[in-house]
Amino acid sequence: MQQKTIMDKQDVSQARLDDTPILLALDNVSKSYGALRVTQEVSFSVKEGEILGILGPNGAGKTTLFNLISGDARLDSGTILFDGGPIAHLRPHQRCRAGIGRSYQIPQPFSNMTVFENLVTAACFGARLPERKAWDLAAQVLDDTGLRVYANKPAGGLTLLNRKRLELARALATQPKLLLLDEIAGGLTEHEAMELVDELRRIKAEGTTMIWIEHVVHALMSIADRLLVINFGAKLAEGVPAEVMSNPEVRRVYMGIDA
Ligand SMILES: Nc1ncnc2c1ncn2[C@@H]1O[C@H](COP(=O)(O)OP(=O)(O)OP(=O)(O)O)[C@@H](O)[C@H]1O
Repeated sequence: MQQKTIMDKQDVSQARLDDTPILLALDNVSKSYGALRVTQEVSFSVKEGEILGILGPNGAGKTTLFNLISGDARLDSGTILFDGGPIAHLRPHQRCRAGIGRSYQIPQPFSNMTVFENLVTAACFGARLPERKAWDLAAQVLDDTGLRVYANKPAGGLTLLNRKRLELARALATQPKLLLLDEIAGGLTEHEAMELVDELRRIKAEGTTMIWIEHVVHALMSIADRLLVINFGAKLAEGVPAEVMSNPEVRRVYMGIDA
């Protein structure tokens, strides 16, 4: 019965997304490092306002997909369309200014700058806001992400949890249309993970599209509209969360459960 309720909610959510324009589309994207085929002919799309969750075993090629979307890595073949146009030729800062914001699995703040300065920098150079507006946005993001108390602290001195918060905050301060989140719930307590999910719900309600790579499956399941499972660089499954998580191949590969 519980299962049925989850499916019903997902059906409604799916129907709502059906007429929605596609924001990001990857078509047959491949990437190798030497002989290692890290991304193998991967195709998927994300609609405006949708949250796509990405799952897969360690080393499956999830972060590489983000690198190809954000421009941190160059694809070998295939196409990536964002907001109606090709982006593979754009450099990372150009993709950021086009509306792609991301967090990194290993936080990458400007360590010697304060938390506030990190956010102002993101707002000035990512969102291209003039200084006064950048300050206002940075102050807003500080409040939204619970970082106000650390505003004047050097980013390098933050705990891991707060550096992860700052990763999300810096991405938000670029005012992204598409937010790429790489394992931001890892290491959080249950309570903190659910607080994060609430924060992501709020961001979604403002119209931001998201792709979230996460091993904390129940957090991902509680918010994702669809899931994509990657294994050995290739797409293993894609669909509404309950369907994907009951797929025998996904259970075998990702959870080690034989169907
Ligand atoms: N720049 C690189 N040069 C060489 N190999 C790389 C490079 N980047 C990633 N790889 C390799 O590609 C594979 C996929 O890495 P990736 O970080 O995309 O996996 P992942 O699914 O995100 O893993 P995890 O869940 O552990 O973060 C790994 O074997 C990794 O060592």
